Amino acid sequence: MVVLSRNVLDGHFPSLVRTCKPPAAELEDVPAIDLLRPDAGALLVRACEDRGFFKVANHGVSAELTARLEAEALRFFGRPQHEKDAAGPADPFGYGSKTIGSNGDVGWVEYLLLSANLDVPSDAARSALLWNLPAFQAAAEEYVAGVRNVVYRVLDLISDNLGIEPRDMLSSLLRDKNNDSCFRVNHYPASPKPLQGLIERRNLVGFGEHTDPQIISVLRSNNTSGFQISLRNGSWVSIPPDDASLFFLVGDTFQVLTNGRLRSVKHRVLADGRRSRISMIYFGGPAMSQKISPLRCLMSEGEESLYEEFTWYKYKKSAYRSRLADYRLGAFEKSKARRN
Ligand SMILES: C=C1C[C@]23C[C@@]1(O)CC[C@H]2[C@@]12CC[C@H](O)[C@@](C)(C(=O)O1)[C@H]2[C@@H]3C(=O)O
Ligand SMILES: O=C(O)CCC(=O)C(=O)O
Ligand SMILES: [Fe+2]
Repeated sequence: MVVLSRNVLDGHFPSLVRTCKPPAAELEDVPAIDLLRPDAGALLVRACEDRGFFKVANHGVSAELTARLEAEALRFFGRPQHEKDAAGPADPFGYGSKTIGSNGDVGWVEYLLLSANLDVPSDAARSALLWNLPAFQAAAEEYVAGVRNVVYRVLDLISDNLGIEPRDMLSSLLRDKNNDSCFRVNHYPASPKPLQGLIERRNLVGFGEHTDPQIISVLRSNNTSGFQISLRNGSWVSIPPDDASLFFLVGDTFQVLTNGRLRSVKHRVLADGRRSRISMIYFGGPAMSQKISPLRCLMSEGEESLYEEFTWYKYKKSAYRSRLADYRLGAFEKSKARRN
């Protein structure tokens, strides 16, 4: 992290320290789904409908690989600030610290944001500096490949249960050789000792509330709390950490593909200033040219499309002009008069 000068604190702390109380309750019944159960598809769909969120244990991504990637990431984040800054700024790929996106959002976080599709030459080139960290690159590539396979299985099971044909219609959006998936490693450092007295536990904004624009996101973190989701009634709940599971989040694009049957989940991280947190997230995005609109096979007769058709390029561009907490799908909703 940057050395904390008074300026940095004056500039960032008013918006980082939350005043909300009491702390969010823990969600006791996080849907935990075993993909080998015969009713896994039905459970996945129910979890996506109810919460836009679930976790998968026994997913097959090796714990040793995950630990190796986490160790490599921590090794990077432990480097002197000027070395980390040389891998930045995150525009969007690269190293970033305290600023998220380019529209004024800040958080108590530093991160690496990379393309997860090195077959797209321009993205590969922009991520090159980072992928050049050989041990990190090897672990990250292997990890992303493993997570992707779990994502394909999950999407195919969801498709079976929703009656989407062919069953790989969703997963093929992410298998596309031009897919725009990315990978992020977030590090929420423990706050410096002198500040701990000033900051109330769990009231430091690590990553402000937002939905993910892509189809689906897969998050894994170490055993430090701080991740929260917003339930459909608008209340925030803390998700108990579970470093052996993969947490899945429905993104905005999935919401559109299902014409709102599944809804993207709002989430945030309120960092625990006393313990550092590290998370790694795969964001499954389609190809830039992919047209996004509700899947016909999911719409009942006479059902109207709630959204204007857009390409992923157009949605992403609009998303990257927005602030984290903005409701990004609003600009693509059809007015009642224009639905068909
Ligand atoms: C403030 C922003 C950061 C973000 C781009 C945006 O303008 C709005 C969406 C943000 C988000 C959230 C999910 C992912 O972490 C991310 C990489 C993405 O695709 O959309 C981030 C963007 C970012 O950090 O650049
Ligand atoms: O770091 C986390 O646990 C969540 C971060 C997140 O939501 C994101 O990077 O989009
Ligand atoms: Fe997110």
